Amino acid sequence: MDSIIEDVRVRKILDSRGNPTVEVDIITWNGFGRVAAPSGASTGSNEVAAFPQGGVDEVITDVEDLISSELIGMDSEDLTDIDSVLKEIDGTDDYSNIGGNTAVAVSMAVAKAAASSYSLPLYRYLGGNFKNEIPYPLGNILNGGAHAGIHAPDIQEFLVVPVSAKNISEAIFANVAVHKRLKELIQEKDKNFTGGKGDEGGWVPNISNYDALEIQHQACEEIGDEIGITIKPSLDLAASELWDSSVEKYVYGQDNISRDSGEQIEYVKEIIETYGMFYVEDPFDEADFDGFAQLTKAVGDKCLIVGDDSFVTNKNLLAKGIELKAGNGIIIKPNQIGSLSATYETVKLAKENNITPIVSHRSGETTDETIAHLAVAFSAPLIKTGAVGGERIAKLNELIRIEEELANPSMAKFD
Ligand SMILES: C=C(OP(=O)(O)O)C(=O)O
Ligand SMILES: [Mg+2]
Repeated sequence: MDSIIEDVRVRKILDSRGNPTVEVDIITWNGFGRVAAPSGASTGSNEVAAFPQGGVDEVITDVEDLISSELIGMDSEDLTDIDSVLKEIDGTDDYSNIGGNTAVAVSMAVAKAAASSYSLPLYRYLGGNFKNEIPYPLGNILNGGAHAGIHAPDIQEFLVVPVSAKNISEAIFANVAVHKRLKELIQEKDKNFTGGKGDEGGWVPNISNYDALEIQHQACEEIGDEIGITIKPSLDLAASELWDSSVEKYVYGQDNISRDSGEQIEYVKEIIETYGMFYVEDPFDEADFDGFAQLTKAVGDKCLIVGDDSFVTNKNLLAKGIELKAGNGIIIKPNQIGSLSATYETVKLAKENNITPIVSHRSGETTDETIAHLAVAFSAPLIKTGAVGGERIAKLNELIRIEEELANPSMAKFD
């Protein structure tokens, strides 16, 4: 009775890029859940459609009534049934009628409302009482590619992980210390640097990919030595954005270099070895599972090779990746797949096959904090959610609050 859905409200709100997105409220007899959906800029081609053709306005005018008339009276605890109903209402394979962002915001708001109906935080409702591990934050310190303007490095995300931090607060503040140090190092390389930042709060300098890698490494070492924590560099190449299928090459405009698939494997391998990369995401085009497999075979014992655009949180694509050994990590973004239950199925398959799940934000975010709860509930050892910026710290600060609530908190373990 407590968790029966009494009302569904959908509204148009702003995201961090100034674009419209949907926020959903689910009201139960004894609870309330609110979730806003994010949006990507470097999206995988197999992601579900974010919105119907008419955009967010169509969701507000047409879709809200359709959804609320079906969901009112259902029990928010029956999430898989509710996700099936949403899929039926939509009637397509990719949520192009109601929008994957609408579906995922409803799905996650339903879970939050169910948790709230029993006065539980979401991570505990989904993950159970014994959860006590906090994920390490992958902090974004320098932005390039589709998350930055022209003359920025081509590599999309330069990230850092404080792998020996003892608690989440130490981890988060280690990441921002690297972010701050990097600004000073950039100023030495780029005399015209204005302090500009990209979509995810990393700096956007006019420097080469090589220089960016060098100062990323230097900032990790310097801050690591100063505060006594091992901080490792990581990358998201978002290489589908670099791949030019007409010439079959990865085009690095900032460096004026193109690389074919074989050269790309050698390039990425060399970066991993030279800089001791902890984690490398999307080093190849989303369709190049063979490239992923070759790199994983060569360096997968010392570096996480992570698929984002290649897997799009889809369990069938992950199953293909597992069969081909195309990576040892998967990015988990609920809005790529459109429901919380489908997201969970993908996480489960990953864990059963020793593939590390990394719960992630999108480049266009809101102040929604739900993914912090999902990372804890799923026991994901890593969360990628930036280092600074209001929409990024919403998740990081929530992790600080969650850690405070746990009985015997510890940082996550890597297998
Ligand atoms: C967060 C990312 O970017 P976007 O949201 O633009 O896909 C990413 O590629 O991992
Ligand atoms: Mg990515």
